[in-house]
Amino acid sequence: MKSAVCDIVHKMSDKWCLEERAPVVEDSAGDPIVKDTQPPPPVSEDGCLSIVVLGASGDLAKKKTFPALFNLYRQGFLQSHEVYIFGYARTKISDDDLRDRIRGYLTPNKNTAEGHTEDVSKFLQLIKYVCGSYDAAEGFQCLDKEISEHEISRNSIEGSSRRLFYLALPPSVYPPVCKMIKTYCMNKSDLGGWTRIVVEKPFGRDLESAEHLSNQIGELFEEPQIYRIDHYLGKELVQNLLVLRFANRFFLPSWNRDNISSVQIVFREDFGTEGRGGYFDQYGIIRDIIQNHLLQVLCLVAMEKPISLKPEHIRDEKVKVLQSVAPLNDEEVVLGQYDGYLDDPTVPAGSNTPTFATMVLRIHNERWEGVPFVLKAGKALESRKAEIRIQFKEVPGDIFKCQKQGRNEFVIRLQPSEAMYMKLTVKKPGLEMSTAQSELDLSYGQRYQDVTIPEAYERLILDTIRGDQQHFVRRDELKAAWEIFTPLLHRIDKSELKSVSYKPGSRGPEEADELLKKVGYVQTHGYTWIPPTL
Ligand SMILES: NC(=O)C1=CN([C@@H]2O[C@H](COP(=O)(O)OP(=O)(O)OC[C@H]3O[C@@H](n4cnc5c(N)ncnc54)[C@H](OP(=O)(O)O)[C@@H]3O)[C@@H](O)[C@H]2O)C=CC1
Ligand SMILES: O=C1O[C@H](COP(=O)(O)O)[C@@H](O)[C@H](O)[C@H]1O
Repeated sequence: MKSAVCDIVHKMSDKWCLEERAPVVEDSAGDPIVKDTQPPPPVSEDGCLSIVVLGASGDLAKKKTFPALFNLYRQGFLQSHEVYIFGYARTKISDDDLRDRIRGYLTPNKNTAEGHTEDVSKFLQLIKYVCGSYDAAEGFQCLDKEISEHEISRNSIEGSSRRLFYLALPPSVYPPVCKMIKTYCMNKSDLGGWTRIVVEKPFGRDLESAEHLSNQIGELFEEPQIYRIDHYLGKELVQNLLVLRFANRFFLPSWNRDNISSVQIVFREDFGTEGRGGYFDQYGIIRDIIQNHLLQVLCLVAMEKPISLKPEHIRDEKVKVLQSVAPLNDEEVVLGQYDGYLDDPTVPAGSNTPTFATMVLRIHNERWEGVPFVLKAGKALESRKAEIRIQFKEVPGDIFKCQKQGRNEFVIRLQPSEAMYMKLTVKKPGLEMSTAQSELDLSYGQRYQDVTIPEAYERLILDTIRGDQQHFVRRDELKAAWEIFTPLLHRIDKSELKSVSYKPGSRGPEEADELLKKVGYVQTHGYTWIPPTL
């Protein structure tokens, strides 16, 4: 065996962990011996930890960030003897006001209701609020002072502490905030501690603005310090994709253009912009959902097998897929806007911003040439769901004359009711020899009854603390993603491509279904998968 540092995946306390092993060298007989002298770890993953939520007064902070931190705390991933949480924003409120704002969002889940109220009180005591602006020294000096006091109170040696800054803020303020953090709030010296920043989407509006933002932040922080979060990468069934594809023999030979006729990645919401139309209108559904969430899922569905599970190996493969996507064809894009969207007083009159889009991405490589990847996302539709639908080609030389009933489909339901099911043809049970559509169904709610599936933000925040960037978007990935959509977005911004209207509560514009048919999708009739109930 060659001398090497091996990453292994092993099972420990029911959790799959990536573990770095000691270097392996060979003895004279060629047997491996494990060296007991290891280089010190480059960064600390334990010790005094300060988590700063910037934009603590906002929507994301109260609905997602603080609840995720609470759940990590409840599960023991954040220990009260080492962690302290700081909220930072301009709004003038007290510590208790902030605690009161978030208390109602710290809800128990089905397996951890016991002791909930007490845990909420203890958790809230770990939170302090600092008020300040995003571009002036004073607030950040004050923040640094508070963090340092916490570190001193935990007997942390200066420079050995961990500082995590979560920017739950509009991207327009990322540059000044990063500048302030860099100037006033960094971990003081290089004694194993670290400073990391988490930035939310939308990261830019197009290629140019994203690159500009990346340059601004890149001048202040190194790439390993920057965590570009896309919460879809934290969803259970998205995290399952690599295991599914590369740990199951029967998927390996069938996952390609020889067998698959189309792939759909779909996001539907059954509510509109709900008073946030003004914010949404600056972005639209492509920037809000498709360029990030759905494209990330596409990468994991389409990428080649990485050399290992190391974050850089995985992200290298994702970049290759993105760079293989051909320019979008206007003929394969349908844009929609739901009736009533323009009634929102915060939406500019006559806005062309799409609240729905279906588009076909073509991956120009050996595995996928000719297979349409249809990305579809819409607000104010008939249901809320996100799924990946892989339709297989027809069986050649069909002797059962069953093709009319529908093709094989493999569906990965990301939400709600996480599941994977395979639509297949079986003999209809009974005396007659006839065929019927049925399914092999792995519904998580039924199969894993004792497991609480963690919230995406919970996992991803834990990853940032552990320094694992696998599920975060690397700079070159982001650039490649914007390269795909920027020409289209610019044409939409100039109203060269128009949104057609659709009825709220519908499937979206009929043109989208027609496009799907045109690219070869065959709808199954007379069969619907129903999530099993317990
Ligand atoms: N909300 C959600 O569900 C999701 C949000 N995101 C992203 O997360 C980030 C935060 O989102 P969200 O919490 O909804 O945003 P908010 O609009 O609630 O803004 C968060 C905080 O930022 C401050 N702020 C708002 N507008 C400005 C401004 N123009 N200039 C300076 N500060 C401002 C406010 O704090 P104060 O005035 O007190 O300083 C506000 O409380 C955004 O990038 C968003 O795109 C991503 C996914 C989902
Ligand atoms: O990022 C966003 O995602 C939410 C949907 O997230 P989900 O986890 O509930 O699927 C969407 O409502 C919002 O517009 C968008 O910014």
